[in-house]
Amino acid sequence: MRFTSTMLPRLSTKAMFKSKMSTLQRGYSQAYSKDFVKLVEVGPRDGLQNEKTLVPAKVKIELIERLANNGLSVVETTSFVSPKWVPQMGDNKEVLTSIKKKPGVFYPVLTPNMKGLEGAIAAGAEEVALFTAATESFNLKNTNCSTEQSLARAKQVLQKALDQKLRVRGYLSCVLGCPYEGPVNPEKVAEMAKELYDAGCYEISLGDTIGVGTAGSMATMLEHVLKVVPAEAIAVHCHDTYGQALANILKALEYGIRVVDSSVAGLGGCPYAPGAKGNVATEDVVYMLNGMGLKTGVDLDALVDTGNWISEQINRPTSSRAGAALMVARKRKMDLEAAAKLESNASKL
Ligand SMILES: CC(C)(COP(=O)([O-])OP(=O)([O-])OC[C@H]1O[C@@H](n2cnc3c(N)ncnc32)[C@H](O)[C@@H]1OP(=O)([O-])[O-])[C@@H](O)C(=O)NCCC(=O)NCCSC(=O)C[C@@](C)(O)CC(=O)[O-]
Repeated sequence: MRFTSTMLPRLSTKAMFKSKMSTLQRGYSQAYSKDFVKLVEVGPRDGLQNEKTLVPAKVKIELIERLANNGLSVVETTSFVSPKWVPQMGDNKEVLTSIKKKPGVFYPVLTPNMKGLEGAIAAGAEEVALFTAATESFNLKNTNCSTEQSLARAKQVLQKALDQKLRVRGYLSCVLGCPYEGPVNPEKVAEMAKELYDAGCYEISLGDTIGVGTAGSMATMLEHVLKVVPAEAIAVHCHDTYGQALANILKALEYGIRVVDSSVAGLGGCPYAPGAKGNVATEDVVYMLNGMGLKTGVDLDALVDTGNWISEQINRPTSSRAGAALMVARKRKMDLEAAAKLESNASKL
């Protein structure tokens, strides 16, 4: 069955949202289209930040370049956070200044505060991502400040970034559950998403940081958020701890969301969200979207190679179900072709 716009619930349009900012100022990268899903690849940052063994910068650089060559139009590159808090991202400057940037591809970096923003600008960042969470405890654990302080800090960074003509994305974590506080009120999520949107973020990524959400809780949360922020400005960021990520993304698509964060090979987890598994694997999302007739611009075969390559580099099996299955199918096809060739050569003798 193909996915058609008539299957979507009635959507609010951008025109319904009174905003001081034009679409251009917010930096939308392409016209919102029902048939195209923009994937934000977060593997090099969200994926690798949790790795205990330091991954060499040259591996990160190759990973980012491969992902851009595979057709990903947004590759989150690194984060300018404190290296005392997240040592794995301590090579942020080297990584961001060394990658060969592909025209048309965006390379956002995470910036928690002014120091991070200044570092990112000095290293040539053109897009930054701010982050805050819907719960007090997660903000305290992740960024050492209250929710109020976190929002105030984010707005300060955002203003300076906009003054410097940078594109600014906003992350809101724990939208479907918090590792420290449990269930999260969807009204609080909507209120905070609106604050980030009104402040000037061109896109708000709603993070199910610990992957506890279900299609039901995703629907309830989106019902609240979409009353105050247009679907065009919302992304979903689903971790796969409970194996619900694809179902939750499918639900978000039904609500008109067309931006999905994902991580090649399903890498990752947040260091301040104990037990959280990686993001949904990019290969799995592309496989699902291909099957629904939705376009992503990503070459799935090439992406599977990248997923396989990075898994070898960090010495762990891929967490992508589609990636693993496609590797098996590929090997089986090669074995069959080799056997057929042998048989044909033998028959010529
Ligand atoms: C926000 C802070 C810095 C506050 O941390 P703090 O300790 O309160 O910061 P501070 O301002 O008191 O500074 C302490 C020291 O850190 C330095 N410092 C301060 N800032 C920076 C910086 N930007 N870059 C480099 N160094 C920095 C600063 O210079 C000082 O150095 P010292 O004088 O002790 O030598 C800290 O809590 C932090 O870095 N937190 C980041 C944690 C993190 O990266 N978490 C993972 C990303 S969020 C995530 O993964 C979720 C997401 C986005 O994927 C979505 C989802 O899944 O929900």
